[in-house]
Amino acid sequence: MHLLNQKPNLATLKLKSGQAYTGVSFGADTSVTGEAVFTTSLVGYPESMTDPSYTGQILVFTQPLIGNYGVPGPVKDKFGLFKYFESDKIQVSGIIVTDYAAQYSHWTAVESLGNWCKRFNVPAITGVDTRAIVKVLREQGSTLAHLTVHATEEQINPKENGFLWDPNTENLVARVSTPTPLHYNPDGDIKIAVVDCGVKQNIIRCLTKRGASVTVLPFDYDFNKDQELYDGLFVSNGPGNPETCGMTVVKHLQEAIETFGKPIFGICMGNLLLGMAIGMKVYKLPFGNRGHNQPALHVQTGQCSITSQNHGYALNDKVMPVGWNKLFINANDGSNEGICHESLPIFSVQFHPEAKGGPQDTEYLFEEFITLVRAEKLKRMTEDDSVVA
Ligand SMILES: NC(=O)CC[C@H](N)C(=O)O
Repeated sequence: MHLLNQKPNLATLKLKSGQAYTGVSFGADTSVTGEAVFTTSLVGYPESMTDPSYTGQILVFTQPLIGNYGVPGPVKDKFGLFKYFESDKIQVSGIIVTDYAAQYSHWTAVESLGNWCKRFNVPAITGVDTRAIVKVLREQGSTLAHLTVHATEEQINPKENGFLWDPNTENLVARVSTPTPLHYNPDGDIKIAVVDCGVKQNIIRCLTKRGASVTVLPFDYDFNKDQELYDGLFVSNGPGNPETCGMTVVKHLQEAIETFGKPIFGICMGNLLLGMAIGMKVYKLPFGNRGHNQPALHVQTGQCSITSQNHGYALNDKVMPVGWNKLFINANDGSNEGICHESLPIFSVQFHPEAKGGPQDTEYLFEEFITLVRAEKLKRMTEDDSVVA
């Protein structure tokens, strides 16, 4: 009875530009600052919220009804990877939804979205007009914001301007990257090194389920000193501004492009970092591309794939470095969606072919990468044999 009579806490999203939206808190009783961004994805909130690329961001869902299928447990697959999460915790700083479904139903669910947020100390608001918020974010771009939880209307002071943390000024990759190497599927026939800028679990699974053995390395580890151990190199997704994650990783990639001679594949942050390594410039998109319905055009074939995306930065591809081509472009805004080398087996994409959640139309890129890694390995083995003979 007591609980039923208790008044719910209020929560307010206040943008740096002054707009404030007050609703009801359904997550942790805590306040945060971060960058407010929006996603157009209809499903996959457990995957999106645990994606390390969202570190430092307050996520606004355009899908009005969120929480109706609850949250699954931390179940692992045969490789020891989370089946339903992209990392071991909630990575977003907070979430904003129009209509939170406290009643949930799904065979994998073990708790409500609100309960999950509380356990990970993540604040959440419902009962605000996310259409109005997204209109503002589309017009003025991703914006720094406060998300405050308070007991009464009187406690909000929309005029007050407290400290606003800008996550893009920090090396967020260092926060989410593994501190020590991790190994998955050790018996695989080919060995892939992953530069971990905040790698999603399903990316590792897309490699291991195709038979690869995967070593996840700290983002600033110099894999060049172990080049002979690996048949391929993968550069992962990750949070924040690629320019704040340090030039160390870019230098390592430059050396790898010059000397590794084996296939290299990058996704999202991986595309940005590889681009930087070949001298391309990165810029911030006004409001980013986040959602599961982003069209990417393959430059050579003209084929359009619907892709899953979550990025705020892009490569300026107006002039491509000598020897490099555009691989995909975004059919909505023309931004770069990937690059490839003319003759070396190196390519990367800005979207997420592992797509959790989202359309799996471009998962074939993992197939292409793994096939390339195997073919190159076979070629090396045959060459070695002919030298011996
Ligand atoms: N998903 C990602 O890897 C995102 C890359 C980068 N943090 C961006 O926002 O553009």
